[in-house]
Amino acid sequence: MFCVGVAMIRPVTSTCARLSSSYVKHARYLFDLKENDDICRQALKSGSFYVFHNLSPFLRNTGNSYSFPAVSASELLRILIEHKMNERMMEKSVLIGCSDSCAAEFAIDLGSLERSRLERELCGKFTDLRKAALQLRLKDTPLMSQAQALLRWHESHQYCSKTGKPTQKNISGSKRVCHANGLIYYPQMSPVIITLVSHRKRCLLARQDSYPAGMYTALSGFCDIGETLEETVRREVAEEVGLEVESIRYSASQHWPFPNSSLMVACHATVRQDELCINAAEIESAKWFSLEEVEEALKWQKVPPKQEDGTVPIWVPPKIAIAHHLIQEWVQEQRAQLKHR
Ligand SMILES: NC(=O)c1ccc[n+]([C@@H]2O[C@H](COP(=O)([O-])OP(=O)(O)OC[C@H]3O[C@@H](n4cnc5c(N)ncnc54)[C@H](O)[C@@H]3O)[C@@H](O)[C@H]2O)c1
Ligand SMILES: [Mg+2]
Repeated sequence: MFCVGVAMIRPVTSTCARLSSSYVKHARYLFDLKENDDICRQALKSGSFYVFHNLSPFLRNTGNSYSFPAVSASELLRILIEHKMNERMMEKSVLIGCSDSCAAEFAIDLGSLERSRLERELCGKFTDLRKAALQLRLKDTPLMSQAQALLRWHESHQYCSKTGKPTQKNISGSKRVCHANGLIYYPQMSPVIITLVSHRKRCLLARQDSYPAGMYTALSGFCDIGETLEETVRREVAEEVGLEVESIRYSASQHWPFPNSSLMVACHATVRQDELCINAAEIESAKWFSLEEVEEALKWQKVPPKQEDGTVPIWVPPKIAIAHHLIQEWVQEQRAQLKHR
């Protein structure tokens, strides 16, 4: 027995003997939930639900921080009944994971219910995703972003782009099917590379005119169709600042929900020379920064106030952005090199 509430339904994969690793059991159960409508429908009865209202996540102020709380299946059912909604609305939920004890976790958009009444009943507020991402504890933001991204994808893929007929989601929400021609649609992410370019002891940070005043970050760009990640790094660096990449080193990756789901692939790159030729159509400004200047920029935890001369000091994206991680990593490497000199 490995999960509450699914004992009567035979799982597709979890019959495998000797699944000793709890991580593997967890992954196999998630696979069953995603692929098997009966198992997932059953799990809806005992799962927990993260709620959204027109794609704004529900947050609760817990004193000095904010939480992204889930409601139980029975609580959600009670809410639906009190708001005179059909209880089958629970099937609009999408699966976003399961707890260590294999209780399924779903997200649901209650945009058709009265927002202020819901906020009163649940003791919290529906908050715009960007604001919520900055308010929430760092460890809770990936789940919230994933949930919103999946709900958003379903909201904007209700019709088949070939037949124009409505598509239908499976219970978990891992896909949508057009029953007129059998086409299957899967949730999409666009691959994006983000590169921290360095030359000798300096790194390159840039800004677009749409960024908040004073914010500089690493170079980024969407992968063109048919490109490898390495080709995207080379092209974006050449396109945006006119430099030729010499070497590329992978660092980390991140799901980024703004404005649509991207898979951010973060790299460090070195270039052969440092003379910049900025593409004004994409970049407002790009500059080389020393270790001291980057350390100074990293000191700001949030948007810095204007200085007396009206300018805003240079700052870098907050910790939720993988750009922050790349910049921190570069700083640590520079400090380590200084120590060994
Ligand atoms: N998490 C982070 O640290 C971080 C940092 C920087 C940028 N980003 C994200 O990276 C993404 C790309 O940033 P950018 O502005 O440098 O990209 P970019 O340099 O490729 O320029 C954006 C342009 O690319 C085109 N484009 C091509 N494919 C696209 C697609 N699938 N979706 C949307 N536009 C597409 C559009 O014309 C768009 O205006 C953005 O979503 C941005 O929010 C995240
Ligand atoms: Mg770009």
